[in-house]
Amino acid sequence: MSASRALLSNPQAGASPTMARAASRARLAAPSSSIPFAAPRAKPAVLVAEKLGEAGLEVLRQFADVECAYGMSPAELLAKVSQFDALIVRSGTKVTREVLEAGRGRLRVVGRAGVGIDNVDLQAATEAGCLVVNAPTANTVAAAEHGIALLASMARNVSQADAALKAGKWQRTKYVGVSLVGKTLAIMGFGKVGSEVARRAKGLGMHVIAHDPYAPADKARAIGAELVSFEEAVAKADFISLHMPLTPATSKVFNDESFAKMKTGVRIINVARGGVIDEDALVRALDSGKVAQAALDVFTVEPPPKDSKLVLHENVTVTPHLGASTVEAQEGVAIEIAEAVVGALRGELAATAVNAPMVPAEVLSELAPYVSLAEKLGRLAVQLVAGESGIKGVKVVYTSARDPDDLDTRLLRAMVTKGIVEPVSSTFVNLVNADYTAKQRGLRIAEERVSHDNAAAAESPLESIQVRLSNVQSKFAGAISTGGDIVVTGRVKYGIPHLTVVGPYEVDVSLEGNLILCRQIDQPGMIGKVGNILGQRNVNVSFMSVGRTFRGKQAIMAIGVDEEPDKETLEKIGKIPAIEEFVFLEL
Ligand SMILES: NC(=O)C1=CN([C@@H]2O[C@H](COP(=O)(O)OP(=O)(O)OC[C@H]3O[C@@H](n4cnc5c(N)ncnc54)[C@H](O)[C@@H]3O)[C@@H](O)[C@H]2O)C=CC1
Ligand SMILES: O=C(O)C(=O)COP(=O)(O)O
Repeated sequence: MSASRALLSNPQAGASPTMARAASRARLAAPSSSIPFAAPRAKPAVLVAEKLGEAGLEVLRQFADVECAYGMSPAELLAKVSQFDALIVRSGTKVTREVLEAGRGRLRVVGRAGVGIDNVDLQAATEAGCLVVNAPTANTVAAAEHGIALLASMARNVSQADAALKAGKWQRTKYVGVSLVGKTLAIMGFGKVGSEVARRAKGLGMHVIAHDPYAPADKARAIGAELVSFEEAVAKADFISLHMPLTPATSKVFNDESFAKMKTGVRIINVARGGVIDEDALVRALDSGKVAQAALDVFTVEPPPKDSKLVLHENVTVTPHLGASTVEAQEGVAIEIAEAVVGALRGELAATAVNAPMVPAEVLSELAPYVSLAEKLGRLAVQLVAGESGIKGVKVVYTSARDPDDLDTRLLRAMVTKGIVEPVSSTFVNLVNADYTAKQRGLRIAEERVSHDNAAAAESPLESIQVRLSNVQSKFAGAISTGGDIVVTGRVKYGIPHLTVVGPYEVDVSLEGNLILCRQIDQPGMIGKVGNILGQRNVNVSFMSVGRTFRGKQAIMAIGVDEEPDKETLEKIGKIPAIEEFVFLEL
């Protein structure tokens, strides 16, 4: 398995701790200088819980076993989810903490075939190391067009007049509408959909203002919309169109208080999320005439209750969450999400990841061997710890000739965490949950960058990575630096991670297979003695390196071994008279 796969994969899925360790070793043994797609053990399984376009299903089927189970009850979803590596939903399925817990150990990816991820418990997904990806662009135009459709049909009473005529009533005076041209439209949330609505509304001759605390003013200006405060937007508007996400900050922002600030006779369109409006307050505002009309595609509870006063209100136009429902958008969304989910299952970092850092493919490819080095140094360091003190302080020192802005250390930090946590716990760690896991375990991971002033070295992103564990005892005193920390340092040579420093000793051993560290009195014949014992037991030595502080004083021997020596062999090595201590470390 490649380094990129290690970032998101769950080596423990359905495996015993021993199997997980074996899988982990297999992964680490894979070449790390490129990011090939490792042959999957078996086809991953994907559960599609809501209607997805055929083109997307085709993309999924080429890579995975796909089960479409539309219209499942929450209980059915809970019962099924643990059999799948990925789950794809739209807005109709609640991916709760319970669902994510039920999927723990196998479920690696949740794909939201659309924009809004308010139906996915992101915190629970992050804690479970489950990547959430969405399809943020393919339905933008559809949602904007639906907003315009609702705006125009509301202004001209299209749905009410249609219903009346079909009921045999020809009511031309009752359904006199209002014009759009020259009216002020306030766009609340000037993101992808909001800005497309603005563009179209300008074409209808409307004066467009917008409120979005995070949108760049020049983007709005380029479209001919003016960014204003919330108060100004709601006070000046004849029409208000909602396009912000549902978050704790936007929940019920349209309430009695904000309706009171609006012009009497204002008209409201909502194709964002029902929850941004206090629906009872909207009914009151409609009844009082403060709000003349509303056009709603989304509701706090979907579907809304059959006797909902809001839905049945004669001044309200409703559609059943159809914003994204065009043939074109659904095809686009299906392909967008299928590609994101397949990529994520392959271990790539999806560009539409919602709960993980987005790392461009070229950066990932360049960092791949360092990602592997970071994890191995973490694994080595933790296996050197003794005693009950527990690890608290971890320092990762990156030496690089690159500008600090050119070095994304989030992956490396995550992999050091993975290396430290996985050998000593049943938690699997990946890029999604590394920081959360570290925090949970009380691990403080400090990072330091040391600049390396050799310009030629800027070719490679890093000169070395050092992992230091402070305030811990070690089972191998030779790994303790003069400052009292466990210290291991490594570098990448010819694409392969190497261990280059242990405590105060310089060594050079490739980090493949397993490692024996011995501390001995520096004297001739030591390499031969240890090599002989290993040879007699058929343990292949892949690398050997000796480092010492001063001639004739202590030295350490770092021996890379392909196989794990049995206990007897290790004891024999320990009994060589000049050997003061030794430790066997699994990579
Ligand atoms: N009805 C439907 O079928 C569809 C609904 N949507 C919904 O439309 C909304 C917007 O989608 P996109 O434009 O794609 O998202 P986006 O992320 O591109 O835009 C959202 C904008 O809201 C802004 N925002 C955040 N907090 C705000 C606040 N307190 N006040 C004002 N603005 C705030 C953000 O800065 C951002 O610019 C989402 O809620 C999405 O779920 C999207 C597609 C289809
Ligand atoms: O993309 C969004 O945010 C939407 O609201 C579309 O929802 P849907 O996929 O049609 O259930």
